[in-house]
Amino acid sequence: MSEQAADVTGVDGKRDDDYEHHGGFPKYEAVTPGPDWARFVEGMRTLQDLAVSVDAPDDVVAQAADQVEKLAAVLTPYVVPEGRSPAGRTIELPGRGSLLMPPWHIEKFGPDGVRSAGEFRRYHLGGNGAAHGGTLPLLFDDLMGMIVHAYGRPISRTAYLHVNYRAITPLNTPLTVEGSVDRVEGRKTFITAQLKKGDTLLADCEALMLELLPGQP
Ligand SMILES: CCCCCCCC(=O)SCCNC(=O)CCNC(=O)[C@H](O)C(C)(C)COP(=O)(O)OP(=O)(O)OC[C@H]1O[C@@H](n2cnc3c(N)ncnc32)[C@H](O)[C@@H]1OP(=O)(O)O
Repeated sequence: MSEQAADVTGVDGKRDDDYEHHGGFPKYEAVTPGPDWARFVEGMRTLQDLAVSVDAPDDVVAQAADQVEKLAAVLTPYVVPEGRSPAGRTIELPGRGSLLMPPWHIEKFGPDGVRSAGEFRRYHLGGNGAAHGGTLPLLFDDLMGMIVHAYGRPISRTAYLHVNYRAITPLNTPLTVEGSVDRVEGRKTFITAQLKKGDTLLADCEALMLELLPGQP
């Protein structure tokens, strides 16, 4: 596995060295894992979709449970501390290779904003064919983290995230989410973002990201 430093150049061209100065906050670096990582993650996503959508006979469920337990036993010896797994650090993969994140691709990443595109899948179903309402704040919150970083701000945490649901968010449909920094006031970064299907607004979001003080977790 090769490691490379993520681009942490700020808007003013200075490096965001504050990243180093928050005791205990792990440093995340982009990685390019071996070719099977993408296959593994996509296979796990398919399993997640299936786990929430099948109604199989008992013997089939028993067989699946046996195999899942065997797979867990294979992987358990390789658990590493936060920030060391390729999950969440593989920039070129959907959701950066993390199962927690919806499988979306970053299309634009810079001080003027971040955009990503993708689809919600069966795993993200809320009801009546729509994405679960809780998946949208997840998508927005992750975007906010990327926007604050792309803007060159120091490590910040979400103080609030206000989501307006404007229209039903469909599954298995290409969507985009895009946002940018509106203004900075001291430690506060105010950001807005929109989730769209084509030109149709599905949801919009306003967030306050607060720069962490030294020692804040
Ligand atoms: C690797 C990169 C990781 C990126 C993270 C991605 C984003 C995330 O999902 S983070 C996880 C979700 N967020 C959290 O868990 C945060 C939990 N909360 C906290 O840790 C703290 O409340 C924290 C750090 C946000 C603020 O605490 P603290 O530093 O004590 O701030 P505090 O002094 O109360 O407030 C500072 C200012 O912000 C304002 N403020 C704080 N919270 C809010 C709020 N919810 N709404 C409005 N204003 C607020 C205060 O009024 C104050 O304003 P002013 O200076 O004008 O008086």
